[in-house]
Amino acid sequence: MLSLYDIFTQSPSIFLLEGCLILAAVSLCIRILFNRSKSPLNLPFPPGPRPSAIPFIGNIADMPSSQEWKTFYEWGLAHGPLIMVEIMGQKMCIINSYRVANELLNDRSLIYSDRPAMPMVNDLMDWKFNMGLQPYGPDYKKHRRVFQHGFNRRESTGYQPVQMRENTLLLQKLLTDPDKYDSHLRTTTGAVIMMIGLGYQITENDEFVRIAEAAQLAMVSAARPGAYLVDLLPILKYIPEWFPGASFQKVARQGRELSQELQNKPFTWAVKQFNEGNALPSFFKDLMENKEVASDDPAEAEHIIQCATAVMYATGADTILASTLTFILAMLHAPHVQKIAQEELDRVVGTDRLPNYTDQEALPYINAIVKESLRWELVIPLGVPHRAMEDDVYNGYFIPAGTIMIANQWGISHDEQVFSDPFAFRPERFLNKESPLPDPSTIAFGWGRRICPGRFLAENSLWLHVATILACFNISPAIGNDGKIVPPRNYTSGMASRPLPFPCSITPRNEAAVELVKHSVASLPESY
Ligand code: HEM
Repeated sequence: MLSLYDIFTQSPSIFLLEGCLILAAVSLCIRILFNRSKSPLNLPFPPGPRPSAIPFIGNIADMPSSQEWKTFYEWGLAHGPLIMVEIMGQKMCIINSYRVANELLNDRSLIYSDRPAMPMVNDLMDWKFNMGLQPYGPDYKKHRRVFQHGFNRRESTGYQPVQMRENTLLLQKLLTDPDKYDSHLRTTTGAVIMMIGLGYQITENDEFVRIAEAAQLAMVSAARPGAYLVDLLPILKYIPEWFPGASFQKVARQGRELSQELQNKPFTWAVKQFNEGNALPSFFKDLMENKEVASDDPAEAEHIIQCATAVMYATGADTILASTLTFILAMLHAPHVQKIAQEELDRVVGTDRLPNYTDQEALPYINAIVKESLRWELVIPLGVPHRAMEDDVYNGYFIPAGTIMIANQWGISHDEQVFSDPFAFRPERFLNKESPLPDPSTIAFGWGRRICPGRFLAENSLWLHVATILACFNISPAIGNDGKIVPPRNYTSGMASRPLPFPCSITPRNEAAVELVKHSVASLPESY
């Protein structure tokens, strides 16, 4: 994939886009001049790295091509908690502080709830169905309402039986084939989301799961801020695929095909089940029976339900998977943590049953591990970009309407002023209830009116994985030729990030744990 940086530093094909660029440059000049003249009262813009002396380029050369959150964090150390950069006339604010993110994105959410247009993903790859990328307005609010309805705190507890069943099956797989822990977790998170979302029971190498994963991967890769020139020069979206240098159109076409499969195939299956009276309880079934939650117009309601179920299973599984993988990686970096956790589990729950949600209050250390896993590495390190809908002034700085607002959630979670020793995995920091530390769930799940509506469901899944895996298994470094392998904290780039595959050894704690898993699986009802 070409990043903006690549296009301007490496790719000769850029010259072949000349025709379109001339057109685009004219509109850009107007936009830049307009932007420049728009700082009322001569207020300064927020500070940031010095832009290029070459007109229009702005900070393109400064933009990293991967792991942007780390560079943005460094910029924060150099320039302060609120930074502004400009790329071809598009202003972008990067927030590196919890206080500033709260004051802007939460307290002023009336101004900062919009999304950037993102022509690559929304128009070319046909992801407009995803309310997470829609502009703030009446349509978006309808889509958001169905999520609030299906995944508020109370409704999310209703899904716990599905989470517990699939989790028990996960423990069995970890027992019989621990080396494939990554693939087992993937199956489990997929199974949970498909059952909760659509009432669909996945099978081995499931087609719907494959579609969801491929579509989501294509989307998050394309949605990185500045990944495609067309996001800054929307006119480029009209260039045909055969045009020399327009390789982004091929990427877009492949993404579009996946998006359409994602929207249509599972929904068609679910509607058939529903019409035949065979639908299992799910988010989809509940909405089909209560269409007025989505809209008074049944056709519009059905469209919104179709979009919501596609969003749910495109975004839900991968994020929960990534946060659980982070927890496993953390156990290799902080071995003492699992000892303390296992001592707590044995003392509170005992060894003859699995921990369940009724134990949550009594397991403060497990709860602290969940919080620390959400803080230590971020599933969505830069959040999802917001956009200023009006001009604003903050701490004497001018933020013009149209500015893209990026909360560097990774940077905020590693702010030394807030979290001491931020790169260490230390659940203890969350044990003191009086502590003024921010709860990482108020960072990892985003901000204001766009805060993640699936957060209760996600936290429930992560909690169960942490509590039950630690109750039954020891997680330790795999042994290589040179002894123990403690894998580095290497994460993928993109809007969503997860650890790169790493070896690890997952073994039952003792014979009692083996029996507990076997007994728990045997006690499960045969099917849903
Ligand atoms: C650990 C798991 C998860 C993490 C870390 C996470 C994180 C996020 C973040 C950072 C945002 C952007 C918020 C903002 O704009 O400020 C978001 C939005 C969203 N998430 Fe999640 N999420 C997770 C799981 C889920 C699940 C399980 C679902 C589905 C049930 C879900 C559905 C959504 C939707 C629909 C949006 C768009 C919200 C909007 O634009 O109004 N997420 N999530």
